[in-house]
Amino acid sequence: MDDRRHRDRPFTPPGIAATPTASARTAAAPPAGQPQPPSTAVAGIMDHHDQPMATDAPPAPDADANASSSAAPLTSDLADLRKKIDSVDAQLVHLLNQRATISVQVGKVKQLASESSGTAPSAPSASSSDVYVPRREREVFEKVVRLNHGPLAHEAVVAIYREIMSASISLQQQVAVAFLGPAGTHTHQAALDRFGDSVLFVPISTIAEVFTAVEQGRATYGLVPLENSTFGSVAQSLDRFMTTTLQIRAESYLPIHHHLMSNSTLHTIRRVYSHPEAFGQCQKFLDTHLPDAARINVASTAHAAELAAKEPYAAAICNADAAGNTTRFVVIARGQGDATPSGNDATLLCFTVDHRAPGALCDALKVFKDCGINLTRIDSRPDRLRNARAGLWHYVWFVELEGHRVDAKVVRAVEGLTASCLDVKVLGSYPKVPTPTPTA
Ligand SMILES: O=C(O)C(=O)C[C@]1(C(=O)O)C=C[C@@H](O)C=C1
Repeated sequence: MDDRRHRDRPFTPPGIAATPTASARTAAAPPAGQPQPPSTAVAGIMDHHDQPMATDAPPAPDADANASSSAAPLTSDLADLRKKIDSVDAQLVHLLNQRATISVQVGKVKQLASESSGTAPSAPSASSSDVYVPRREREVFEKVVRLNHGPLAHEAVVAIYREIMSASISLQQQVAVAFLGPAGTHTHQAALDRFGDSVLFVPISTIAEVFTAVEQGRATYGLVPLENSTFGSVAQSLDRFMTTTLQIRAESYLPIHHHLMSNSTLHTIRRVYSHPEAFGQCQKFLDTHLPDAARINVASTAHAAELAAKEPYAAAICNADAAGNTTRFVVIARGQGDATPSGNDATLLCFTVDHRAPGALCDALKVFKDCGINLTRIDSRPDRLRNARAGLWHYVWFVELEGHRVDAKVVRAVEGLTASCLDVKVLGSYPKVPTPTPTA
């Protein structure tokens, strides 16, 4: 039995918790042949047709819908029911365009605000980056889930709103999102889940180049993987964060499930193509089932699939839609964006300490303790620039903390770190997405 339709169970929309995968969305559809309950959601729309905006009040009962709940729709004439759908559709399109018109006005207000603050270079620009407001999207998702009294599943309402806001973004500004291509990679899936279908997606061949595309203004946003629940940090992303001026605007989790795909049978496979991250995540499987096959790193799992499809005795580890382990992605953009805390934010920063001073790292970490800040993640990468210049072994420390960069205690901590470290860089503050809970 599909329990997704249970309206009262807790549900957290994308941008709030785990993004539903394509398979989750498919599963949200009611089982074939199941009788449809009366449509209170539609009744709400019909009743509120002439009102400018929905409120949190539950929709007023619709006489027609109530009638159909006592007399089963099965006895109604199909043509009549379709006429009703046509009428609701007309109202929906009208309301959607009302919403879109307001969104265009929101876009103009943002444009004026960025012009008056002198931060409006040519598009796609730091100002166009502000078109996407993850904090506000979270509010909208939470609101529509609260308003939803079924029979639509919360996941269905959220998916519809993802697309409504995607269209809304693209009406305000032409937005290009760079991701690790080609199409079909996990990053592409994560980008679609984050931004919806109406924005322009730009496939890029390496993670480092995704940063470059956004830095150079060829894309408004980039989406890069930060860490995987099995394989840990994504080194290419952390290394690029050391040098970039871009800021993190949002985070996003994508359940990952890898497939081994080949034209040959398992025991004849001699070469396996994949992205290094996918190899890392599937190490145990390969060691057990294909210990002698050569593992060949390529730029993306989608490219691996293309190569393996053409070659005998070759296989690829690539993307599939089902849920498995989880990769966390972050959205990067020029400028700091939304400076309003959502009330539940995280901040990523990096710093370098003088490793020759005893207790230097300890002193740096104590700053957070003294400011009452909880750390949720710590990682390090070799500081290649400093090591080349000043000798080995300097490390860049990446610390993620609970709080927003404008919070007084975070400001104090950054000041404290700046006084004691060689370098400090705040990489961005973004609304926190609760870690998805395992489904099995
Ligand atoms: O509220 C805003 O700032 C908007 O631009 C409107 C809107 C929306 O359609 O609701 C669109 C895009 C943003 O990412 C968030 C919300």
